[in-house]
Amino acid sequence: MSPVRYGTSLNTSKKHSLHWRDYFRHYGHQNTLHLWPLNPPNYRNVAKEYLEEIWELAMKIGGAISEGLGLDQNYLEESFGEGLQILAANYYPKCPQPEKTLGLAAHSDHGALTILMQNGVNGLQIKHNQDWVSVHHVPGTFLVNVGDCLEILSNGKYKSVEHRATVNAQRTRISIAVGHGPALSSTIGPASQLVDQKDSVRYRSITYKDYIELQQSSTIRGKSALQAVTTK
Ligand SMILES: O=C(O)CCC(=O)C(=O)O
Ligand SMILES: [Fe+2]
Repeated sequence: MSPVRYGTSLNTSKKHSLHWRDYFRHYGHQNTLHLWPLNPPNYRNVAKEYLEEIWELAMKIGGAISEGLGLDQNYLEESFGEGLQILAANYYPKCPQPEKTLGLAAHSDHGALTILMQNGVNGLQIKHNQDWVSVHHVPGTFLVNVGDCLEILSNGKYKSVEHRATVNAQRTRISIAVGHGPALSSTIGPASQLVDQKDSVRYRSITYKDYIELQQSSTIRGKSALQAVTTK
C-alpha cells in the first residue's frame, strides 16, 4: 500500500460505481512527511501536530478498551508496536441527485480505532440491526469508530462498525478520518487471554499488511474482508 494516495474510490475496479468524493490519504509517520501536500504552506506543520495529538488520544481510548477487556492497560499500544496511522481527508462536493449515489459506500475500517472530524455537515451513517442510521454531528466533538483490527484482537467482543457516507444537494461535506492500527508487518489475531474453551478463536491470524490488501482488493462492500478471516 502506498504511503500517499489520491483518488475517488477504495477500489477502482469497473465492477462497481465510483464514489462522489475526492480524497487524499497519507501515512502519519514522520518518515513520509516529505510526501505530504505542500499546499497550503502550513499543511505539513498542522497535520504533524494534529496527528501527534490524535495518536495520544487513540492510545488513551485504546488503554481504556484494553482494561475493559480484562487485558493489561498497555495491551493495545504494545501490540501496535511502532503502529500505523493513516489520515484520510474526504471531500464530498454538493451533488445534484444525492439519492442516486454515495460519497463512500458501506465498509468497515481496517485499523483498530478511527477518529473522525467533520465540517458540521451531516452525512455519516452506521449500520445498526440491518438499518442505516444517520449520525448527527455534535459540534466540537470527534467521532470514534471501532475498526476490524479491534474486532479481531478482542475475538469479537468489540464489533467493527459498518458505515458509509451520503452526500447532499445543499452543502459540501468534508471529513478527516485518522485510522490507528498496528505496524504493517505485525500479525493481527485474537488476544490469547480472550480465547478459552467456550470462546474459541474466531478469526485467523494475518499480517496487517495482508489484511489491508485483502480489504482493498475486494469489490464486495461491507465487512467482506473480516468475513474472509472469520473461522466460523
Ligand atoms: O466521511 C465520513 O464520515 C466517513 C469517512 C470514512 O469512513 C473513511 O474515511 O473511512
Ligand atoms: Fe471509514
